[in-house]
Order: sequence, then C-alpha cells, then structure tokens
Amino acid sequence: MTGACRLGVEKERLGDDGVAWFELACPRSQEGGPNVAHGGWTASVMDECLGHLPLLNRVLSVTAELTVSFVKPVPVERPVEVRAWVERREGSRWYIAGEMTLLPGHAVLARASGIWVTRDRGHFERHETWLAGQ
Ligand SMILES: CC(C)(COP(=O)(O)OP(=O)(O)OC[C@H]1O[C@@H](n2cnc3c(N)ncnc32)[C@H](O)[C@@H]1OP(=O)(O)O)[C@@H](O)C(=O)NCCC(=O)NCCSC(=O)Cc1ccccc1
Repeated sequence: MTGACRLGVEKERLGDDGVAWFELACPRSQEGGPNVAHGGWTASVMDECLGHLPLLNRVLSVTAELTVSFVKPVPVERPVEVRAWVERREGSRWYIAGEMTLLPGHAVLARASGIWVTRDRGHFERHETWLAGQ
C-alpha cells in the first residue's frame, strides 16, 4: 500500500516477473476537461509509477527523460491500472516503459517510456550545495 498519495495511487505491487503494478483513480481535483484528467496528472502518474520500479528494487534514481503518449482521455474517479517494466539497463541508466489501462477491460489510455539514472545518497546534499551558489 502507498498510503494517501496525492496523485490517487492506491495500491502497488512488484510481481515475481519484475513487472510493477499500480491501481489508482484520477481525483476530481485533477480534472482537466469535463470528467477527464488533466494531461499533467497522467504524466505525473507515469513518472511516479515507472520511477517506483528502481525503488521497489531498492535503488535510488531520478527521472532523466520521460515520454508520454496520451492514447485516450482518462476518466476521473474510475479505476485504472498502471504496469511498469524495465526494458534494459546500461551503466547507471534504467530504461523503463509502462502503460495505463482502464479497468476492467484494460483499454489502453496512455503509454510512457523514460530513462532513470541511479544516484547515491549524496545526490540531494550536492543539489543543496549547488543551489546555495545560484
Ligand atoms: C541525475 C541527472 C539526471 C544527471 O546528472 P549528471 O550529473 O548529468 O549525471 P552523470 O554525469 O553522473 O551521468 C549519469 C548517467 O546518466 C546519463 N544521463 C545524464 N542525463 C541524461 C539524460 N537527460 N538522458 C539520458 N541519460 C542521461 C549519463 O549519460 C550517464 O550515463 P552512464 O552512467 O555513463 O551510463 C541530473 O541531470 C538531474 O539530477 N536531473 C534532475 C532529475 C530530477 O529532478 N528528476 C525529477 C525528480 S525524480 C522523480 O520524480 C522520479 C521518481 C519518481 C517516483 C519515485 C522516485 C523517483
């Protein structure tokens, strides 16, 4: 369980096959058109879910690139599923892809792919040092 996620993610699980699975619904507050999600919500959810895959493997990473295809409008307050999987790893880069489908029929609503770069625990401290010089 992920607790009270502001994006609406309610459940999360890593399968034995390495595929991460999430169940969620777009909150009414994220509406971008009549009864449908704002695209920024969809992109954020894909970042959140795909980015959780390294975390579920106990690896700290940050998003370096993210591409989202908006296939269909996402209805608000309707259960949707996101699946995420690792396509390949090269050096410190994780190439991760995923898709969002509408439950219960699994019509595809969005697809995403991106690159996550692993970081050590000093990442945020180094950022604070950099920020102080700006
Ligand atoms: C860290 C980095 C992405 C790269 O820093 P640098 O100093 O340049 O890195 P460095 O030189 O050490 O290279 C390392 C490796 O990376 C590669 N590479 C580098 N750039 C790119 C690229 N654009 N695209 C592709 N690859 C790139 C580079 O070739 C090298 O590869 P190698 O090791 O030779 O195979 C920096 O630009 C940054 O912090 N950006 C902001 C990130 C941020 O704030 N994200 C949003 C918040 S996080 C979030 O929300 C996710 C989340 C969700 C849910 C739960 C948890 C997490």
